[in-house]
Amino acid sequence: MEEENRKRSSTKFIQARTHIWNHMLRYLDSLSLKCAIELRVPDAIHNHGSPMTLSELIQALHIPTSRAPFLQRIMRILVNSGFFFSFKRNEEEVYELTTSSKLLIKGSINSLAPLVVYMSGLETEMAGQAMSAWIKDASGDDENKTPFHVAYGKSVFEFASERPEFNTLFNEAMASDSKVFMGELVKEWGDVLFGKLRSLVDVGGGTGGASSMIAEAFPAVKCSVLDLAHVVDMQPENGLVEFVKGDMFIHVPAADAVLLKWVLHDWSNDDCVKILKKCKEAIPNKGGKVIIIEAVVEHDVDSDETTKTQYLLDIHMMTVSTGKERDENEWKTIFLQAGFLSYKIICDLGVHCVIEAYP
Ligand SMILES: C[S@@+](CC[C@H](N)C(=O)[O-])C[C@H]1O[C@@H](n2cnc3c(N)ncnc32)[C@H](O)[C@@H]1O
Ligand SMILES: O=c1cc(-c2ccc(O)cc2)oc2c(O)c(O)ccc12
Repeated sequence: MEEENRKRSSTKFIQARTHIWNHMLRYLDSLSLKCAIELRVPDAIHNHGSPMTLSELIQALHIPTSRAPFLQRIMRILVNSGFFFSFKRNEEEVYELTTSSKLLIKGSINSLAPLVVYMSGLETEMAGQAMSAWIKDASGDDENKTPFHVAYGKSVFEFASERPEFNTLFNEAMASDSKVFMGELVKEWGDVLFGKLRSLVDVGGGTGGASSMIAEAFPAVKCSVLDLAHVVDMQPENGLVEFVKGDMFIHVPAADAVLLKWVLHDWSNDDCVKILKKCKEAIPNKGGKVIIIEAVVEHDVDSDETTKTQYLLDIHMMTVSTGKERDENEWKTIFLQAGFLSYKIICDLGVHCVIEAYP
């Protein structure tokens, strides 16, 4: 009996050690993925048109033959994480794309490669390294200060304005994620969300990527983008949407629907209420709606992966911005305080949901 108890506690102890090892090494999951994207492994397999052996892969990627064992080790962890399929052909490893790595082809129009390169980049990592110093910081009461400030002495946007390469990386990351997400949303939920509208204003719409996709799929909807003057000044006319300079805290142009995509997660609860009040003033009391695209943390509780990803995105937002990801109760409180009578979670597309708030 004693022997059995000893064995059981040793097993638990060893499992706990493995748990810690697994967790602390997890950053190498993202770095291995970033490495494969930078080497353009998904592009090479895609261009080959059929499963590729390791030697074909290193030839296509112009990697010296002597480095093949290193690439093989990177591929092994990525196969284990579901980014590639592999099988043996004549004793040699052969690799095939999975649905996930098809979304990581750099040259493809639907690619999340820029998002991975940004999210796993040195700058975001440095902000993450500063979290404990930031939490302990006595001047941490300054709600505009983030771990990114502790690491770099400035906000992510100030940093981006001084470093064109980082600025491009950041903008391409956001645009790539937006394009993939909006493509699916417009295809699957476009009729429900936008089908009956005559006009829509995309508040904080940035480069107008999201609203341009709506305008293309629904030409009857007159789409405009409201953003700050310095953002609007950078946007070329694209014939699909009208760019309007303004401040969402002051005035939102009238429309049947207001779109707020990845805007509210940048702001405090009080600021969200202020923004939503302005959006409410912009829409008709009958038939008008505010369409919010954000994470609703723990909404899809059955999916461990989705919930964990939302928690991680929340930590990412905490490190680089003053924002946060919210659960349904937090959203409900904000909508009611802003004077909306009801809301509905229309669809759940993995990490992000679409919520409609009604006046
Ligand atoms: C995180 S980005 C989201 C961009 C876009 N909605 C998307 O999904 O890619 C937030 C946007 O809000 C804009 N913004 C910030 N403050 C604003 C304000 N007071 N009025 C209007 N837009 C604002 C920023 O310039 C930026 O384009
Ligand atoms: O670093 C970020 C990342 C995001 C982001 C990335 C992917 C999504 O699907 C949603 C949001 O948003 C940010 C943001 O709004 C901000 O003000 C600063 C940084 C980031």
